[in-house]
Amino acid sequence: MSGRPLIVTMGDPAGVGPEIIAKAWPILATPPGPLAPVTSFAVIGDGDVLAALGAPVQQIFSPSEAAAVFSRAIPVLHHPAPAPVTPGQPDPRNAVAVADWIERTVDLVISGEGSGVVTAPIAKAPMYASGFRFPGHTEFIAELTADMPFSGTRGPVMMLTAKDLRACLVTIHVAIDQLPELVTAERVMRVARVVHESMKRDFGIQAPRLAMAALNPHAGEGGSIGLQEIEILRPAAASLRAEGLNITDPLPADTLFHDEARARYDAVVCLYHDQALIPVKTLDFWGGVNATLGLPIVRTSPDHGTGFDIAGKGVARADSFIAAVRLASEMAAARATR
Ligand SMILES: NC(=O)c1ccc[n+]([C@@H]2O[C@H](COP(=O)([O-])OP(=O)(O)OC[C@H]3O[C@@H](n4cnc5c(N)ncnc54)[C@H](O)[C@@H]3O)[C@@H](O)[C@H]2O)c1
Ligand SMILES: N[C@H](C(=O)O)[C@H](O)COP(=O)(O)O
Repeated sequence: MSGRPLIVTMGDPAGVGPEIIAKAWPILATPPGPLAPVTSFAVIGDGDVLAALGAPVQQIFSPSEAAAVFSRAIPVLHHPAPAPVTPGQPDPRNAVAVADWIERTVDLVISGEGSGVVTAPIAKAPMYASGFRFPGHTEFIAELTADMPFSGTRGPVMMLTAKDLRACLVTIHVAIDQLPELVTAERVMRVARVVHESMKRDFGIQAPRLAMAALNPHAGEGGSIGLQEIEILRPAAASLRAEGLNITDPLPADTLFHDEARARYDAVVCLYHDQALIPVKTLDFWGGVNATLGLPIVRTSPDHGTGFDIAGKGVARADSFIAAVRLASEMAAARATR
C-alpha cells in the first residue's frame, strides 16, 4: 500500500471499537478488488487491547511505517490505556486517554503524516464524567483544527450517509424543545454553504443539488402547523439560491427519503438529529457512515456507538467501520486531486 495512511482512533477501549478494527483489517488489507482501493491505516490506542483479541499487531513509531506493515499486521502507534480494560465496562480513567488518542490522531493529520481521521466510537457519558467538555468528536475535532487554514465556509457539519443518502444536520445533540430557538436562518444558511462546498471538495459533485427538510409536519401546512417554514426556512432558501446554490424550499420530511425522492438531490439539509439519522440508519444501519464536513481535514466514523452490551462477545459487525474507512479514503483522494 502506498500513500499516507489514514489514522484510526481506537475509541473507548471497552466498546466495540477494538473488535471492529480487528475484524475490518483483514478485509481492508487485502489487495483492492472491485471495490475502491483502500489506503492503509495506523491505529492510535492501546495495542495490547487489539492483541488480546488475537489480532496481529505491529507497533510502529511513525505513520510512515504503516504501509509496509499493513498487509501482514495492524500498525499501532501504541499509547496504553491507564486503567484495566473490561469489555462493556467503560472507565472514566480511560476516557482521558481516549481524548488524548483523538488529539494525537488529529495532530498527525494536521502535520500531513496522515491522510484523514477515522474515529472508532466513544461513549459520551464516561467522557463527560472525565471532564471532556465537547458534545462529541465533531465539536472536539473542529476545535483541534480551528487554527488550520481552510478556504471555504468552516464547519463542523455532521453528515450521516448510507447508500445514496447524504443527510446533513443543522443541530446535533440538542433537546427537541431547543429547536425553535436554534433553527435560525443564519445557522441553516451556514450549514447549506458547508454542504454545497463539501459536495464539490469531498465528493467531486460539481453542481450539487441540495434539498432542505421542513421542521413542521407538512412543511407547516401554510402556517397552520408552525411558522418556521414561512418566517425562516423559505427566506433562507431564497437567499441561498440568490448566492447560486441549488437548494429547494423546505420540503415535508416524511416524503423526502423514499427512493424516487432521494434521486432528486445529492444531499439533504436536516434540522435535527433524528430527522437525519432515522432514515440513514433505517436505510442501511450496517453500512452507514458519519462524516464531518467543513473541516480542514477528512474525518469519518461508523454510524453506531460503543455497543457496550455486546462488547467482548465477538458478535460486533465491522461493516460500518469498513465503510467509514473506505469513505475517508475516497474523500481524501478527492481532496488530493483538487
Ligand atoms: N461514532 C460514535 O462515536 C458514536 C455514534 C453513536 C453513538 N455513540 C455513543 O455510543 C454510546 C452507546 O450509544 P447507543 O447505545 O445509543 O448506540 P449503539 O450504536 O452503541 O448501540 C445500539 C444497538 O446497536 C448495537 N450495535 C452497535 N454497534 C454494533 C456493531 N458494530 N455490530 C452489531 N451491533 C451493534 C448495540 O449492541 C445496541 O444494541 C453512547 O454514549 C452514544 O453517545 C457514539
Ligand atoms: N450522532 C452521532 C451518531 O449517532 O452517529 C454520534 O453521536 C457521534 O457524534 P460524534 O461523531 O460527534 O462523536
